[in-house]
Amino acid sequence: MSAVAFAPRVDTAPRSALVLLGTGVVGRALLTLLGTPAAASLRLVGAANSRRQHVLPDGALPGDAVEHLARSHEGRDNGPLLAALDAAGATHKIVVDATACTIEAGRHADWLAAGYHVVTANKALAGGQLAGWRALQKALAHGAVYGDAATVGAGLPVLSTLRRLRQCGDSLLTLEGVFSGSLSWLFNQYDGSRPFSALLRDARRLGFTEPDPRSDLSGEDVARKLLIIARHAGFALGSDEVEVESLVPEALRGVDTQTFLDRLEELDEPLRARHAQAKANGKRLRYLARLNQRGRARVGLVEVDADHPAARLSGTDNQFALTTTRYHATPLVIQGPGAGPEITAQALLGDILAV
Ligand SMILES: NC(=O)C1=CN([C@@H]2O[C@H](COP(=O)(O)OP(=O)(O)OC[C@H]3O[C@@H](n4cnc5c(N)ncnc54)[C@H](O)[C@@H]3O)[C@@H](O)[C@H]2O)C=CC1
Ligand SMILES: N[C@@H](CC=O)C(=O)O
Repeated sequence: MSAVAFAPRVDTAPRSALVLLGTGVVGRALLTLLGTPAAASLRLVGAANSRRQHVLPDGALPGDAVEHLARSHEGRDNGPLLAALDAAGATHKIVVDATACTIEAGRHADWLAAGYHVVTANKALAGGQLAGWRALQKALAHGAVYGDAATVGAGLPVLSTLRRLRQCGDSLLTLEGVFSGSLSWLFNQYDGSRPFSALLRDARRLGFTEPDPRSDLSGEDVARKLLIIARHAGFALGSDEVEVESLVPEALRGVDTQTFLDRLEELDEPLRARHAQAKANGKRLRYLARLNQRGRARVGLVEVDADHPAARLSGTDNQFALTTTRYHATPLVIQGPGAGPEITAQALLGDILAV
């Protein structure tokens, strides 16, 4: 019997093709994960930062994307990146948004409606204006997937849990907790011995803060997360309906990011005084988010007792206490690290693989 030689089937079409917007701390951590066996079914076809982009040649390693980008002369235009997704012949085409850019977030709904899946760490659409949230819900009716795990708790299973509860007919009644990894880290450490500004510089260096740390200190980032959760739970809350306490002194609100970073010491005295007052009252400072049953939402700095659940957090821990119609005697609590490039990138990878 003669042997029949079968040529091995060379299947160059990946299951999923991706473009990555944002190669900051989260984007770079994702590029590292894309080089691991867990991501073998994925092909990165393009990457962009705020100024440049590059369509990657076939066979380029994800880990080399930043170098390709550094040598690229191509300015920003999403058209060629989407064209590269179309040309990859993949079953799934995915735009990964690891920026904090409101303009890119404003495009998510259009991409979904055009059949691209979107996986995002960027909260600006779902946690922004209510009209944006509604546009997103409408676009999702076209069937593309919106991977949003990284937008709340840096991937802690908050939104997935809430969706599951709602599917079972359960409803969120109240919500309370610590929704910011950087503010958790800062207030878990701050005891008055080191200036607050020095701790904030460390939090920024460790990749916990937003690109402009005022987004954290102003309460804006916490408010966005509260809005995302509340809207998933069926509360049609507008962004102006959250009462927000800002920790940014008035004089630092209107300046550019670099000037703010140069003047961080101006945060020290007001926070030293708040801390001393809390200590005199036998309390701890924690930045809490709260939503009550009537839909009243507030985020701000609160003096809590030493045995308050938020007083017992450590590191970047987030804590989400959900009281629902069925979890009503005691709340369902989801707790764990809530900021950091590696866990956030893992949340993005998990959503990419789920597509
Ligand atoms: N750092 C963390 O622990 C977490 C961050 N996130 C979110 O991840 C996103 C990224 O955060 P980081 O990596 O920490 O910020 P980063 O400042 O380190 O990186 C942002 C990147 O986006 C790029 N960029 C800005 N506008 C762009 C545009 N129009 N097109 C393409 N690229 C653009 C910048 O050039 C930069 O590469 C933010 O939305 C943040 O809220 C979410 C959960 C946790
Ligand atoms: N800057 C954010 C990062 C995650 O969203 C935070 O501190 O929680």
